Amino acid sequence: MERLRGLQIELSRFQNEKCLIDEEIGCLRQKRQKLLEKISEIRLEIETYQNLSNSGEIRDKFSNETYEWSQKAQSLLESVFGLKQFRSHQLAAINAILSGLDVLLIMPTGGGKSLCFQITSLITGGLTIVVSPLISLIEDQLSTLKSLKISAKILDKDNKEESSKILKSLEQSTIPFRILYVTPEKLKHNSMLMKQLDKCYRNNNLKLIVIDEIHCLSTWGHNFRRDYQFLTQVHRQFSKTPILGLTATATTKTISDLINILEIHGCCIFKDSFYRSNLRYSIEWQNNSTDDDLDRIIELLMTKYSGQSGLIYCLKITDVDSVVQKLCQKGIKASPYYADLPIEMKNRTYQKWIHDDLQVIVATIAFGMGINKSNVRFVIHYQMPKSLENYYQETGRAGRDNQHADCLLFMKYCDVFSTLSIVYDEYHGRDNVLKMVSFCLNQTECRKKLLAKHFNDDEWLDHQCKNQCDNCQKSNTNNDDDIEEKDLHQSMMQLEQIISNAFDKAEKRLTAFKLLELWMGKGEKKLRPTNVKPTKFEREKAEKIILNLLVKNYLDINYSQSRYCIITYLVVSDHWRSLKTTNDNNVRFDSKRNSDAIKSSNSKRSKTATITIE
Ligand SMILES: Nc1ncnc2c1ncn2[C@@H]1O[C@H](COP(=O)(O)OP(=O)(O)OP(=O)(O)O)[C@@H](O)[C@H]1O
Repeated sequence: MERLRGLQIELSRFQNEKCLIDEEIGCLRQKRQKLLEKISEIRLEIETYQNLSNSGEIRDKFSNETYEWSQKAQSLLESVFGLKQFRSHQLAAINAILSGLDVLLIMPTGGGKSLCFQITSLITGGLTIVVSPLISLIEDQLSTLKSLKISAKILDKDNKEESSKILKSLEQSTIPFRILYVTPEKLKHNSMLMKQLDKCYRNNNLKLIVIDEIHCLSTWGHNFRRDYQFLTQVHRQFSKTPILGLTATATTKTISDLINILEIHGCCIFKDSFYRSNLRYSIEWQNNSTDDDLDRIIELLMTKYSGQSGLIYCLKITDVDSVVQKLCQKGIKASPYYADLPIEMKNRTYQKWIHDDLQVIVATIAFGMGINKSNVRFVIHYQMPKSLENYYQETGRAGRDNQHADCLLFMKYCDVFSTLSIVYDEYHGRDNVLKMVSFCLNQTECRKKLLAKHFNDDEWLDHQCKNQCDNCQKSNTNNDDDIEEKDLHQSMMQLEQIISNAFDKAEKRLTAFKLLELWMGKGEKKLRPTNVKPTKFEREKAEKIILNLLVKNYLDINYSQSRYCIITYLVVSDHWRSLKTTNDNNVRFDSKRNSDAIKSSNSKRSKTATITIE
C-alpha cells in the first residue's frame, strides 16, 4: 500500500515536472517563432538597404534613351506637358515600368511623380489604374489631366449611369480613356469593378497599376489604411501588370515592409534625396499655457510673416477652431480646415488661400496631400506632429518655389501625452511619437541631418545645413543646454519613488502632469514622499528630463480608457527595473552626444549599465 502511494506521489511529481517542461517548450517555441520573424524582417531590411545603395546604378542603367519608346516619351513630354527635360529618376522609372518591372518611386512632394504614370499611360495606350486615398486628391488630378487633354475617369457613386458605362467599357478591346482612378475602398468592395478589371487584364489591356501614397499600405508608414492591404490580392490576380508605387516619405523599414506585403521582391527602387535646402527648421519650447504660443504666433503673423502665406497645423479640431477664432480677433485672415467641415466650405477656403485672399489655413492633418501652392512661406506646428514622416510631409508644403521658408514647431510637455493618447491604438503609433519627441529634445545635432538619418538619405547627409536649423545656428553661438548624466540618474531615482509612493499610499497611477507637479513639490501633499525633496530644476528642464527618461525607456506609458477619452500615465519601465536588478542598483547614465543608442555594459569590474543620451 505504501509502495503504491509512493509510486503515485512520484508519478504526480514527474507529471508536474513534465507540465513545466511542456510550458517552457511552448514559451521557447513562441520565442523561436518571434526570432524567426525578426530575422526575416532584418534580412529584408538589409536587402532593401543593398537595393537602395545600388539604386544609383539601376537609375543609370534605365536612364538612357535607346528604348523603342524613347522618342515618343520625349515628344510627349514636350507636346503634352510643355516640358523640355525629364527630372532625375523620371526617365528611369518610365523605362523600368515599360520594361515590365515593378517600381517604387520615392520623390519629395511636387517632385514630378505623377508625370511618370501619365506619360506611361499615353505610351502604352491601354488602361492605367491609379489607386489614390482621397477623392479630393483624385479630383485635383482629374482637373490637371483635363487641362492636359489626357482622358481620365473616376467611378463616381453619385453618377450610376456614367459608372456603369465606364465599367462596361473595361471589357472592350479599345478602352476609350487612359487612366481610371479608384480609392482602395472602391477596389475592395466593388466586386463588379474587379470582375471587369479581370476581363481587361485577360484582353491584355491592363498596362499599369499605380499605388499613390503607397506608404499607407505599411503599418510602419504614416497614415496606415487597412483597405490598402487588398492591393496584395490585386497584384496576385493581375501579376503580369507592373506596379508603380509612389510616395514622398518612406523609411527603409517602410520600404522593405511594402516590398514584402506586395510581394514585389525584384522591384526597382528609385529614391530621390529628401533634402530641401530652402527650408529652415526650428523648435521652440513652450510652457503649458496655450496662450503664450498663440501670442507668439500672432506676433509672427503680424510682423515677420505679415503679407505672407502659410499654414498652421493642430492636432485636434477643437484647437483648430480656437486658434482661428483668436487669429481672426486680431484681424488676421485665417480659416479652419478639417475633415468634418462641409466640402463647399473646404473648397472655398482652399481657393481663397491659393489666391492669397487668406493669409493662413489652420488645419488638422486632413489638409495636406496634393496641396500645390508654391509661395507658402511658413508652416507652423502649433502642436507636435504624430511622427517624423508627418513632420517631413507637413513641413514639405512650405517653399515649393524653392525660395526660403520657415518650419516652426511649438513643443509643449503636455502635448506629448495628448499625442500619445491620440495614437494609442495605431500601429507603431507610440514608437513614432517617441521618435518625434527625441527629435525635438535633441538640441545639439543638425535637424536636417537627423531627418536624413531617419529617412536613410545619404545624399542629404552630404549637404551642408548653412545654419538652416536652430541647432546649427545655436552651435555657432555656443548655446548648449545638454542634460547631464547625474541629472538623469538622480531624477529617475526620485521619480520612481514618487510613482511608487502614489501607488502604495493611494493606489494611484500618475499622469505626466501630476508626476511633474509632485516632483516640483506641488500637488496633493499625501502623494509627495517625505524623503524626496522638490527638484531644483526649473520647469522646462524638469519636463525635458522626464521626456528624456521616457524616450530612453526608463519611464513607460500606461493607458486607461475612460468613457470620453484615453488617459496616459507615466510608470517605471520594466527596462529600468531589470537594469537595477542586474546591476546592483548601480546604473550609470552617460550623456555622450550624437548618439541615441542605449548601451548596456555588464563588465564584471564596474557592473554598470551605460546609458547614452543626447
Ligand atoms: N521634368 C519636369 N520638368 C519641369 N517641371 C516638371 C517636371 N516634371 C514635373 N514637373 C512639374 O512639377 C509639378 C509637380 O509635378 P507632379 O504633380 O507630377 O508631382 P508629384 O510628385 O506627383 O507631386 P505630389 O507629391 O504633390 O503629388 C508640376 O507642376 C509638374 O508640371
